[in-house]
Amino acid sequence: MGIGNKLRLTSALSRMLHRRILYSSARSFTTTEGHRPTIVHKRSLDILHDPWFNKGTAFTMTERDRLDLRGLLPPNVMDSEQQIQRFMTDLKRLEEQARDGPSDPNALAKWRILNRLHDRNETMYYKVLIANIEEYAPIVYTPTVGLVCQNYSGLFRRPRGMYFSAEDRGEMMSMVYNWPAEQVDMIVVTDGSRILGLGDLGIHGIGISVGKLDLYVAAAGINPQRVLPVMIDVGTNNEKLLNNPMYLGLQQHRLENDEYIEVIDEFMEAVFTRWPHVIVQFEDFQSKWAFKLLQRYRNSYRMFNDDVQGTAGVAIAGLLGAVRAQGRPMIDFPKMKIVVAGAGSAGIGVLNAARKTMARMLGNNETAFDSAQSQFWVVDAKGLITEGREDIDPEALPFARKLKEMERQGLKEGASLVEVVREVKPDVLLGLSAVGGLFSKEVLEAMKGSTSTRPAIFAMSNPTKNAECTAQEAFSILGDNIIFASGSPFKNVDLGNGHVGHCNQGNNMYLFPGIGLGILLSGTPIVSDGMLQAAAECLAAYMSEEEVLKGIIYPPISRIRNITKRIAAAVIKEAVEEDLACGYREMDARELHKLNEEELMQYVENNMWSPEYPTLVYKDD
Ligand SMILES: NC(=O)c1ccc[n+]([C@@H]2O[C@H](COP(=O)([O-])OP(=O)(O)OC[C@H]3O[C@@H](n4cnc5c(N)ncnc54)[C@H](O)[C@@H]3O)[C@@H](O)[C@H]2O)c1
Ligand SMILES: O=C(O)C[C@H](O)C(=O)O
Ligand SMILES: [Mg+2]
Repeated sequence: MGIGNKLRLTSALSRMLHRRILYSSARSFTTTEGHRPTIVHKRSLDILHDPWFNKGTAFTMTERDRLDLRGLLPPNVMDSEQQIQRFMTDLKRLEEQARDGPSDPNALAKWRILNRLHDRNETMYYKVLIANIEEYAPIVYTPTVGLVCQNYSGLFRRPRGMYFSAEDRGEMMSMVYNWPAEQVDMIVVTDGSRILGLGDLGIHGIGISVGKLDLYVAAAGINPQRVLPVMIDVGTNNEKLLNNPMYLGLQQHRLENDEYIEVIDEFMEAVFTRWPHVIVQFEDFQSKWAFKLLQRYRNSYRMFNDDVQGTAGVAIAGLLGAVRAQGRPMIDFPKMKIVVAGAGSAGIGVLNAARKTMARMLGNNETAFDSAQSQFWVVDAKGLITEGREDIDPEALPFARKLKEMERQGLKEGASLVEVVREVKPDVLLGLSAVGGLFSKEVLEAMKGSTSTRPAIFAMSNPTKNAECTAQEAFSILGDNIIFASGSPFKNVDLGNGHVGHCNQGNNMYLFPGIGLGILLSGTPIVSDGMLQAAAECLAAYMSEEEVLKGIIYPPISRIRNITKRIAAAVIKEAVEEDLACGYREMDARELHKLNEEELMQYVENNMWSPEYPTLVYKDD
C-alpha cells in the first residue's frame, strides 16, 4: 500500500477513533442544555490570545477541531477545576521555594517575567534579551530552562508552538495548517525523551524548543514570526508524570519501534509539505532515536541533530583551542590523549567528529583514520568500553579498545573512570555523561598526573547540577594552569594572588544558530558534513592567539551575534563550494557564487532580523 493511501486510511481511522474519545470526554464541558453557545468571529491563535474566549487546556477536542485549535495546545484536556488546581499548586510552590526551596527562585521568577513579556510584545522581549544576553541567556536557556521544563505543568500559561501527539496520527497533514504563519524558517523539535541531563520530561520538553529558538532569534536574527517550537508527544516513560493528574501530555508509555517512526515520519512529511524550505533541528531525543532519525532524514530533508552534530562541532573547536592554549599548533591535535565520559548521542557525536578531524590532519587515509582511533578512551555507565564488552552499542563499537592493548596499559573491560585517568594520564578529560559530580576529587586528583603541559577539563553536561564538576572544584584541585569549559555557565574563579581561573562555556549555542542561518541563506537542500566542519573550524579560529593563551577558548556570550554571523558565512561558503547552494529570495545561486568574503558577511548581516518596531497601518481586505 502506498504511503499516501496508508496515511489516508490511518487518517480516517484516527478520525473515527477520535470522535469516540471526543464525545465521551466532551460531555462535561459542552454547553449545558438551555445555554446558548457564544458566537465567536475568530479561530485558532486569535481565540487563545483573547482573554474573553480563551479556555486554555479546557478546550474540548471537538471545540479544538471546530475552532482550528488542534495541535496548538497540549493534548491532555483539563476541566476548569483541574486548571485552577494546577495554577494554585504553582503559585504555592513559588512561596515554598522563596522560603527554602531546592531551586533558584530568583531565576524562575525572572523567567516568568520575561515569559510574560514574550507573550505581550516580542519585539521588546528580544530587545531586552539581546541587550542583556549575558544575564538572560542563563534564564531563557541552560540552566534555568531545565528548571522550567521540570516545572512546566505548573508554569504553562499561554501555549507557544505546536504539539503533535500520538493521538493526532493521520491528522498532522491538515493540522499543520492551524499554525497561523504563512512562512516558517526554523523548527526546533523534541520528543522530550532526554531533556538536557534531566531525562524523560515528556511534554514539558517543549521548553527546550522554545529556549533554542530564543537563541535563533537573539543570536542569528531569525525573524521571530518565522520560528516554530514543536513537541512530539508519543507518551512518556517517566512514572512520576504518568501518575501526575496535572500532567499536560499523553499519559501512556512511549511508542516504540515502527509506531514511533511512523509518528515522526508523518510529522516530517506534514511540515515539509506546508513549508518545503523549513529547517528542522532535532533536539534532546534519547540517543537510540537521535542517530536513527538523523540517518533516516539527513539525505532527504533540511535537518540536523543539534546534540549529535552541533555538540561535536563545539567540542572540536574547544579541543583545538586547548591545543593552541598549550602554545602548540592545531596540527598537533592528533597527539592528544582524550578520555571521554559518556557514550550517548553527544559523546559519540564528539568522538566521531574528533576522530575524523585527527584523520584529516594525519593525511586523510585509512591508516590515518585507524591510528586516530587509538587517541580515545571511552568510559560509560559500565566503565571503560573495550572489545570485551557484551552487547556493545554499535555506535560505540568503533571506539572500543582492544583487550590486549588495555592489558598492557593495566586496564580491563569496565575499568572505572579514575583508573582510566590514572593509567592514561590524558591531555583532555571530557564529560558528556549527564552525571553531576562524576569528576570527583579523586578523578581530578588523578588528572594531576596528566602528561600535558596544560590539561583540559570539559564538564559539558547540562544543566549546572549535572555538570561533571564545577569550575571551583577543577581550579582548586588542579590550579590555574588548566583549560576549563562547561556546558552551563560558571563564574570565573578567583584563585588569589591575582590569579583567575577562566571559565569557558562549551555549549552548542555557539554553533547551531550559525548553522541554521547559513543553511537558510545558502538555500542548501541538505546539511552536509562539510558544512558542519566549516562551522566548527570557523569557531575554532575565532579566538585570538592572545586570548587562547589566557585559557579563553570560546567567545563570551556577549559576542554571540558576531560569531553566529561568521559561522553562517562559513556554512554558505561551503555550500557554494559543494555546489549545494540554491540561493535565498532574490539572491540566486549564481549571485551567491560571485560574493567575496566581505560581501558574504554583508549579505548575512542584511538578512538578520533586529528587534525594531515597524510602522503599522490598517488595511481592510
Ligand atoms: N554542552 C553541550 O553543548 C551539550 C550538548 C549536548 C548534550 N550535552 C549534555 O550531555 C549530556 C549527555 O547527553 P546524551 O544525549 O549523550 O545523553 P545519553 O543519556 O544518551 O548518554 C549519557 C551517557 O553517559 C553514560 N554514563 C552514565 N553514567 C555514567 C558514569 N557514571 N560514568 C561514565 N559515563 C556514564 C551513559 O552510559 C551514556 O553513554 C546531557 O547532560 C546533555 O545536557 C551537552
Ligand atoms: O541545551 C543545551 O544547553 C545544550 C545541549 O543541547 C544539551 O542538550 O545539553
Ligand atoms: Mg540538546
